[in-house]
Amino acid sequence: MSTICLYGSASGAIDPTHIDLARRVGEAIARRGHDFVYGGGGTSVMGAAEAAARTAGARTIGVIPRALLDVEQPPEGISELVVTDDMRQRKAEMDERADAFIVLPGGLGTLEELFEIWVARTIGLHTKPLAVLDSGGHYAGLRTWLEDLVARGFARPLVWDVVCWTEDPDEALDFLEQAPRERVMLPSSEAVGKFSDWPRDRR
Ligand SMILES: C/C(=C\CNc1ncnc2c1ncn2[C@@H]1O[C@H](COP(=O)(O)O)[C@@H](O)[C@H]1O)CO
Repeated sequence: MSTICLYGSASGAIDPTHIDLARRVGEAIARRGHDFVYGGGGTSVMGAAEAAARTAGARTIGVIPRALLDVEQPPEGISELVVTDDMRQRKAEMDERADAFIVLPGGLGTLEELFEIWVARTIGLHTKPLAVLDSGGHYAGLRTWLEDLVARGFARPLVWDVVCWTEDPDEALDFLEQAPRERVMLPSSEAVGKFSDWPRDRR
């Protein structure tokens, strides 16, 4: 049993298919015997996933900054609610409690969370696996742009190796449960010389 951290939309203006997906993910997390940690809100993707996970028997933990308590009503019945002083402390608390991360369709808040955890994984700051549920091509444009960043040398090819992109909740959770937790090692600049001399698959 692990604790899965979920990131996803807080918006009430999105297509309901994303809410259906969130419910399926919440149920799958519970069915597989995992705990669930997230941003503590009661709306949209995040709220639907929490409610489904809790109803299906998971222990659910919400982590919310004090300032958001005014605009966001955490769900009644949530297993544990952690109130933090600010957004940074909130993300740190979620990260620490998580053994793995799953990202659903979302906006700027979700992207910020995705990039923070992804970058940290690619520079060896943690070894926790990350899966993105790219339902309905929500992240297609982002992926195309990132492929171009890799092609032009702004990002290393290995950034793709540490993320599972899928439309299937069970495939995402299989990955989170089975992915090797090997730390990405950054070669020291002395040992390898100039970055531009590295073989492409080592960058
Ligand atoms: C501004 C309003 C509500 C915001 N409510 C939130 N409650 C809890 N967590 C939130 C909230 N907004 C953002 N988050 C975190 O970011 C992700 C969602 O952001 P997105 O921009 O919608 O993608 C989510 O994972 C949370 O951790 C009033 O309506």
